Amino acid sequence: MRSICTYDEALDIAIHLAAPRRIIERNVWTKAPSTATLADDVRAAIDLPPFARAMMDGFAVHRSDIAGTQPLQVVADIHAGEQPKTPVSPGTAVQIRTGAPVPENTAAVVRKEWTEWIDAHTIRLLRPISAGESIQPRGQDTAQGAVLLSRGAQIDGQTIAVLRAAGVTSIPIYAPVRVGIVSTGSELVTDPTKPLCAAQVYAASDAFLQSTLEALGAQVVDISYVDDHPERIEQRAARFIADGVDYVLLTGGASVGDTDYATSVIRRLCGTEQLPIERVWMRPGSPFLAGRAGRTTVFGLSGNPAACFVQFHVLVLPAIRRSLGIDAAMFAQEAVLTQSIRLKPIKHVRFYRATAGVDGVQVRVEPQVGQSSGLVTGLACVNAIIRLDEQVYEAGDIVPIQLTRTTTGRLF
Ligand SMILES: Nc1nc2c(c(=O)[nH]1)N[C@H]1C(S)=C(S)[C@@H](COP(=O)(O)OP(=O)(O)OC[C@H]3O[C@@H](n4cnc5c(N)ncnc54)[C@H](O)[C@@H]3O)O[C@H]1N2
Ligand code: MOO
Repeated sequence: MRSICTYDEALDIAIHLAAPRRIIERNVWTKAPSTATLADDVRAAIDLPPFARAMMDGFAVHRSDIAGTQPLQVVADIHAGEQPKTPVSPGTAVQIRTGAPVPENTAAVVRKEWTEWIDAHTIRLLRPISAGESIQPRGQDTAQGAVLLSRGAQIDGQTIAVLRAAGVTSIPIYAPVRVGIVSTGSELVTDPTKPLCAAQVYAASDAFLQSTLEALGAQVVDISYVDDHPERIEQRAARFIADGVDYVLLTGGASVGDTDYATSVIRRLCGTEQLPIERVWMRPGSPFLAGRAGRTTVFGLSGNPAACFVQFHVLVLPAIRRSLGIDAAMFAQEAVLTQSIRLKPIKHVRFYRATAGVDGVQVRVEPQVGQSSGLVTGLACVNAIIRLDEQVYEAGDIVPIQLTRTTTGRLF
């Protein structure tokens, strides 16, 4: 007998089965991760900016000269990267470039457009300026020791720029999970130069898993293609487990046909008569399996690309996100439904593939016309999954959605 559970029960179990988080150090100067989650607070190593600097090309002037139009003798010239040697004093100015440290006693930097040369060594201000004008004080952005980024922050191009500017070298991140994919099906073709023979299809679901996982910062060790043969499927999955991967994702053969071997194979790998999840009251994607083989979490997904897509987002990704240090509630966003929906009275939760977008101040979500799990091409424009627990929905109703094309699955 197969154990069967509700989607919410399955979600809890899947998260519970998540491979444990590991923390590693990464040098943001040599091997900055393109995406990761910070495992601890990180503090600024320096004051930023590290010195008071000019924000405009122009002249550094003394407090006694900011209001006047009297001639000022230009006594020095500083470029970015140079340390000023001559302080400003009443009646003098120092020519300065954007980014250069301001000389001692500078009250303001007057941009060059607001000055004129009287002769080769003397300028005049064309208008009075305020104290502090065009000077960025030392430490205005952050002070040494201040928390720059908190635990849980996403590492990406923006945060790497922050870390580098503030002189941080090494950061603690949650280690990328390592995943092995076993794609099963005697009908699958992986060489696009070969025309399909009768009864064959091109393998696609495994590529969806690989690309999506890599975009999340996971490492896909390999995709192993194998025909519908129980020993060979088990052997391939066992190889990944022996290699110590965090997750094995097995696609295809998850259902109840006599050549669907995923259930028996995963039961054997996990050393159990019954897996914590063997079927879920959800559509698409009811044939879904989950277990733990040693330190590896094993998920069995449908081979159908659309069912595999939904299962991945609603059950696999929450577990993988947990391992990657991303704590994000599922279906926490809401959107306005653009069309009415009528569903059959069955106990399955329905997950509709959809396109969400911001329309004025509202997030609106449009379900795809075809929801059969045999349809693949619609995935090109799907960016959300709608959770449907009722039978009847009207256009304008508010429905829970899960975004599928952001790292965290959240809008903001
Ligand atoms: N008697 C029953 N039959 C089925 C049931 C059921 O409850 N009772 N469940 C149906 C549901 S729901 C689904 S979903 C599928 C699940 O199928 P499997 O997980 O066993 O997957 P396969 O049979 O291997 O493949 C399904 C479909 O997808 C194609 N496929 C497989 N792998 C790939 C791939 N990597 N890329 C692209 N396409 C792939 C495969 O050729 C099949 O057409 O079972 C129903 N049956
Ligand atoms: O998961 Mo199946 O695709 O519900 O039809």
